Amino acid sequence: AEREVVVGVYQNAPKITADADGQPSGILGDLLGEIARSQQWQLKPVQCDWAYCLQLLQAGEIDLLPDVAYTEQRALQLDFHETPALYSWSQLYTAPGVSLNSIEQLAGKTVLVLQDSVQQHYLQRWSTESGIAVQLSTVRSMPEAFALLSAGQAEVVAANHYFGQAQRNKYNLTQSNVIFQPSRLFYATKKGYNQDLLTVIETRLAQWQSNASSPYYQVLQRWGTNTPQRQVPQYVWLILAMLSSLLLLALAGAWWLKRQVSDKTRHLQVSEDRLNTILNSVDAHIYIKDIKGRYQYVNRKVAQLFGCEPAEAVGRRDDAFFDAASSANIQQNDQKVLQLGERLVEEEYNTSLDGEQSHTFLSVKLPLRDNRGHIYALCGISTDITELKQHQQEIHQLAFYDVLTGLPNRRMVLERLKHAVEFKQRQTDSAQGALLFIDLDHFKDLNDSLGHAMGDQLLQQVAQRLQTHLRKVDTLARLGGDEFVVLLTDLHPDIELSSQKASLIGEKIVQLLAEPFELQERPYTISASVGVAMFSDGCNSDELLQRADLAMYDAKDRGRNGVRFFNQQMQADVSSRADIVNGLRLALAQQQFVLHFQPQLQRDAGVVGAEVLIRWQHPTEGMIAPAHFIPVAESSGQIQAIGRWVLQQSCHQLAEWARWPETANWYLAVNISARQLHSSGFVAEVSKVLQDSGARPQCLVLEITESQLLQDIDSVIAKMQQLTALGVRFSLDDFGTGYSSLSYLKRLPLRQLKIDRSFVRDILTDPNDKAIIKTILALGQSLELAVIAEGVETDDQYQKLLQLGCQQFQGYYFGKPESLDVFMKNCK
Ligand SMILES: Nc1nc2c(ncn2[C@@H]2O[C@@H]3COP(=O)(O)O[C@H]4[C@@H](O)[C@H](n5cnc6c(=O)[nH]c(N)nc65)O[C@@H]4COP(=O)(O)O[C@H]3[C@H]2O)c(=O)[nH]1
Repeated sequence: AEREVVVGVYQNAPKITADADGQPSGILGDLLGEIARSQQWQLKPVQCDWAYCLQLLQAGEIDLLPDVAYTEQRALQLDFHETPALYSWSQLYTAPGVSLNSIEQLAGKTVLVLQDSVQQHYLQRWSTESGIAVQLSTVRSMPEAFALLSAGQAEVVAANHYFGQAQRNKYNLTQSNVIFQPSRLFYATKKGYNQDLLTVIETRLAQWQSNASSPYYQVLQRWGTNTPQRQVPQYVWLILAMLSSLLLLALAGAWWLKRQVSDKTRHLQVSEDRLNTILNSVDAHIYIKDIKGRYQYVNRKVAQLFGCEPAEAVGRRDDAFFDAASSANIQQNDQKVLQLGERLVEEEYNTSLDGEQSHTFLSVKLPLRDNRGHIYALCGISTDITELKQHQQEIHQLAFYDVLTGLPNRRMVLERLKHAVEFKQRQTDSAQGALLFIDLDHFKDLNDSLGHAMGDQLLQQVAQRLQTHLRKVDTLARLGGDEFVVLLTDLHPDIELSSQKASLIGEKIVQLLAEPFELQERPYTISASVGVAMFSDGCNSDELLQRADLAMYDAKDRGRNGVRFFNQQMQADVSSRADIVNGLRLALAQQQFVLHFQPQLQRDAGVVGAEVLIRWQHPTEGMIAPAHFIPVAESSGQIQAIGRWVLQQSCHQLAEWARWPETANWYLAVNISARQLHSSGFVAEVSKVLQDSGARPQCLVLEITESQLLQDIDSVIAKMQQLTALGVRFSLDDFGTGYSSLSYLKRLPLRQLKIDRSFVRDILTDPNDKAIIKTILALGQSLELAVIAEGVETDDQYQKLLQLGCQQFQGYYFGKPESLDVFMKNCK
């Protein structure tokens, strides 16, 4: 049976067209006719325009379509035989008057193309990839396109060269030399259908193309294409293909590059924006300077500091923004980075050009290197640490300076002292040093009387006065309260000379502070005691301070308002005092105290009583006199317990004496310390002891000294009155040595004045002492007080006292302080 083959036919002479009967004609039509005849196929032509033909083929409406250029796209839907039926290429044809030498000149022109043709697809892709806008206008057939072009409706038409060659003269068109897209033309079938047709066509074409007298070449001749398909030499095709590929590649490359560049540019811009946002929002000054110190980049923070826009800073150097000293320093740091190529971290103190603003920066600078490692710039990050520095300064000020006077404080001077001492110990031949300890005399009285605000004012004035008179190298510091020290570190290496100098400075300080100050617009006079300790071998700073302190106390002990140098005796005193304090702790518990009794006599009556005097029977040191331990016990507070014990023992003794007629009226004079007298429970304590012992209060005489009355006199008087009410008597010891005032003497419920033994001692030789004794006796008479003279050692003294009218006596002349047994024996 005949094979019916439905063939699509469209107008594209000379390749394909329909003859008068509608049968396929043209090169490919005739060729198909020849094959059909040889195969007894019955061709059923379907007239269609190109695009429609393609649609019909894809839809399976037609079996075979001639003149289909191979493309990969089409190969997805269509099947092709292997040997091309024809080789062709595309060419551009122009309307009269339009010239075209290169494909780029298509820009802005309207180009007619056959719808769904390879030309349309090629030019569309080229336009997109090259970025050259071409207006493509599609037509249904090539004759239509040529007609439109010749009618001036368009400027260019893209056609396969077979059609163009054959028709251009008819339409009066010009063939440009722009050729493109070499293509191979085939008969095509719908994918998967009519493979048999293609097999036959392939066989025929392969046979015929290798035979010059075959129907293939006859058909070609018939259609005026004398040029057999291979007439265009192979190499032209190759070149054309290469050129075209190259062009495509170049265009694709250009397009790709352009895209890359624009992508990169866009990315760069995004990155730069992002980076700028970060750089401008961080709290640091970030900049880049070239090797000549010119800013290449500054972030917003730097621009704010410079008071300009970031762009305005670029190209300028630091001397445009900072004063000369600052910019010189910055430049020096920059050079270190640029020349040594090292990272630098430095504090920079920069002052603005007008000198009005100063900031401290912590700057980190690093070199920037190119690919070859050459430094071409530096990058700096500077953080403003001005506030931090101020805080540090404040903290330092608080930690090392005294708030009231602004002087270095204890901590600072001790640190300096430590360094100075250590330095001196390392370099023994270096300058000598000394520490002067200054304490204001009776500063507490000022505080108590005028208040702390006045006290503070005085301390400030003292600090100021001392500071203005001391040299810069000397450290004046306030230790606290009214204590100041001066550290001298550059004295002459010779110890003699340096001690003289330190002494002079100490004296000068005493003099300076003795001059009146002004408080509440009134002159105020104060004095100071100064202790001096010279740097010496093996003495550390703490010991030195202690030594100066001891010396100062010694100056106080010696009447204040003077200078004392530390000596080893002071040290010995201190350690012996420590021994005493420790020993006293055990003494009471271990019953190491004993009482001695010294007789007191009444003129014409003999012994009337005794003074009780304590002794310390030390287990190793032997008998210790009260002068050695009573003052220590006073200052250590141990006197209270000791005093209570003395009182208890005395009262027991009185109670014991009360049992015997010859001693029943004897009294005992007991020394009362200041601490005892001022303690709040003193009255209760005495009355309890009296009660417990059963002693008669009238026989108890409490000896107090004038100095104990200086403080809190009203309360002392009240206590004395309460005890007097019980019957207890009071005697004022050491009378005449202090500054008794008649006014309070009258208010005190005293029974007796005791003439100090220093007056008695010289009564025969010193008319003054004699006059004093006379006065005391007269005073006693007028105040109705008994007067007893103590320290009577000789008969001459006794006679003189009798002569002056003294009635009562105590002294070695009558009897030394002895144990109770000895005392009692002596009295018999
Ligand atoms: N050169 C000389 N000295 C004479 C003579 N007659 C007496 N004395 C000494 O003079 C001191 C008199 O005691 P005081 O002035 O109360 O001075 C006492 C008193 O202030 C204190 N004291 C003694 N016992 C006690 C006590 O139990 N309690 C308190 N708080 N102090 C006491 O110790 C001080 C010294 O006492 P003592 O060493 O016993 O020294 C005694 C005594 O031995 C004399 O003719 N020539």
